[in-house]
Amino acid sequence: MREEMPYGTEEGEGEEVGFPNITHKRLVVVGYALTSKKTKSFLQPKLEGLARNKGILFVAIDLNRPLSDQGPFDIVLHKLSGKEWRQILEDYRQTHPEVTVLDPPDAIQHLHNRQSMLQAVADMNLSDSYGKVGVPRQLVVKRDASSIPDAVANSGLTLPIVAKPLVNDGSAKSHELSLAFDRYSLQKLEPPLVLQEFVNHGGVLFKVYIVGEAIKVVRRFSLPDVSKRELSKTAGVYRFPRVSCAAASADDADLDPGIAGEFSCLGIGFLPLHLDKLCIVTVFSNIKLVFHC
Ligand SMILES: Nc1ncnc2c1ncn2[C@@H]1O[C@H](COP(=O)(O)OP(=O)(O)OP(=O)(O)O)[C@@H](O)[C@H]1O
Ligand SMILES: O=P(O)(O)O[C@H]1[C@H](OP(=O)(O)O)[C@@H](OP(=O)(O)O)[C@@H](O)[C@@H](O)[C@@H]1OP(=O)(O)O
Repeated sequence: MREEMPYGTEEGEGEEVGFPNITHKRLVVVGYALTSKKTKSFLQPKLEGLARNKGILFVAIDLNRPLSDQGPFDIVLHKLSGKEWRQILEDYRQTHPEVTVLDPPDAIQHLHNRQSMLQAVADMNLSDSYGKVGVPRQLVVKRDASSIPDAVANSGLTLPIVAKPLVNDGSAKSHELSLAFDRYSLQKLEPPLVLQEFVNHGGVLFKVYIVGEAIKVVRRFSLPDVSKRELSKTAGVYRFPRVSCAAASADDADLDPGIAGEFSCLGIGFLPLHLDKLCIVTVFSNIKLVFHC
């Protein structure tokens, strides 16, 4: 037991979440190691208040001090990358088996590479799961940009092509995506890359957030469809910004009536979470799905 103290004592809060106003229960201490950007977007005062009311306390991990000297923690929640941090977590898990690390480095390693990330989805073989769930047809190019036009032609991938950095480590660079409209322009891309067929999906995608048993689906605006006519008239490579970020909420938007019962999974992340309930995090949260047109 970490600490025993009253919680749920703030006016109104106890009633809101069905807790008695004064409770003596064990506090669950969550040590967190997040970027400052993530701390800002995730650890909103409302979340901290709700968590506190449920007996959950968030404590910042000091990266300049040994992890074992901090805490004690019940849970370590992290979203940092790099070999050094991975080793720190592995060592900590060995010496502190009683602490839940969300998520263990081994469990999320495949999500840092866009090829292995989607391979896990393809391997699930969800061809008959209330519709078909698959992944866009794709090709990995590790080096030599001049080989890309032939590689794309040989693989049978059709234009336009979405080019994504192979490594997905959360850095700004790993989100630098582009759309190539013609064969010639493909050699302007910079490997290592995953090249994906563009999936027309009516300009709206679904993000699925999973926290334990709780599942939340939101709609976000996305890239618009590319018609055959537009494709024939357009050439070049176009960088595009982070189109489906939180500000691009499309929950009130209508879906294209032309969409079929087939989904493509574009990507998977392990944080963030839209926390309706605070409980154990699963690795397959933040899944991006598009409906085929
Ligand atoms: N194969 C595709 N077909 C159609 N649109 C796509 C495809 N891949 C990506 N997109 C569009 O590009 C956007 C970003 O793609 P993706 O989610 O793979 O990148 P990301 O860098 O992981 O994004 P995020 O900023 O959400 O982490 C998607 O929201 C979608 O609008
Ligand atoms: O910026 P936010 O906090 O909203 O979270 C974004 C998150 O950034 P983070 O790195 O700060 O976790 C991104 O993770 P990385 O690919 O960069 O690892 C990615 O998962 C986005 O899809 C998230 O956007 P949202 O789910 O809200 O649309």
